[in-house]
Amino acid sequence: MKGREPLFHPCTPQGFLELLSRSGISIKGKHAVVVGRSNIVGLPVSLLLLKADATVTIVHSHTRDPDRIIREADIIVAAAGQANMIKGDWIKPGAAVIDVGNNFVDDPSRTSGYRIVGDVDFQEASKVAGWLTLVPGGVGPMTFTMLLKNTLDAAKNKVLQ
Ligand SMILES: NC(=O)C1=CN([C@@H]2O[C@H](COP(=O)(O)OP(=O)(O)OC[C@H]3O[C@@H](n4cnc5c(N)ncnc54)[C@H](OP(=O)(O)O)[C@@H]3O)[C@@H](O)[C@H]2O)C=CC1
Ligand SMILES: Nc1nc(=O)c2c([nH]1)NC[C@@H]1CN(c3ccc(C(=O)N[C@@H](CCC(=O)O)C(=O)O)cc3)C=[N+]21
Repeated sequence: MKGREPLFHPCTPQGFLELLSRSGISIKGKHAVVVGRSNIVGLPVSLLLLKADATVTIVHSHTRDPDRIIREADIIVAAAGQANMIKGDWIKPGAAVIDVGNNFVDDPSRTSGYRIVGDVDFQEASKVAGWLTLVPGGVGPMTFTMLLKNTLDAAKNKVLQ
């Protein structure tokens, strides 16, 4: 809510903000495009980016020409749950790309029979993006880290009451 600091931030959005800040990526004044508007990722991410003074565009399943909109972004947050949806030519050279997607795709070469990929085509995006999170090994572990941080903060608040 404007002007109010929540007691806890949602884990995934907070995790990706942590990734950005520790990587020295500024948000203020940047054009951020968030792909997805769910209550647990897209929407809270968009509000946190807005609070950090980004100009935010939200892409969803009814958005026309999503590639044209995403191509204008300085910061892309992919949270659509669509495997490899965002291609290299959808990304402005040098843009920061945060891939929240965790999609299970068949992979007969693996004993498990599947592998996890993000919403961004990593092979193509890695040639264009200035900064790109891994899947697995990116936002996911940050989500758990923020969950642990929220738990610790809750315990501290209890003790200090
Ligand atoms: N790494 C992590 O910590 C986390 C990862 N995830 C992953 O993030 C992804 C998204 O999760 P979640 O938000 O719960 O998913 P939801 O399915 O709840 O929301 C998906 C959103 O993406 C939009 N969307 C779907 N397809 C398209 C498309 N082709 N073009 C544009 N927008 C599209 C939907 O639009 P519409 O609103 O119109 O339906 C919806 O807003 C999943 O892969 C999930 O596994 C989720 C939470 C944490
Ligand atoms: N209120 C709410 N909050 C959530 O944060 C939430 C939710 N609901 N519903 C389900 C999604 C999904 N989600 C993931 C968290 C971590 C990984 C994760 O750590 N993935 C590993 C790969 C997983 C593996 O290797 O098995 C990674 O990206 O490195 C994935 C998915 C949180 N979610």
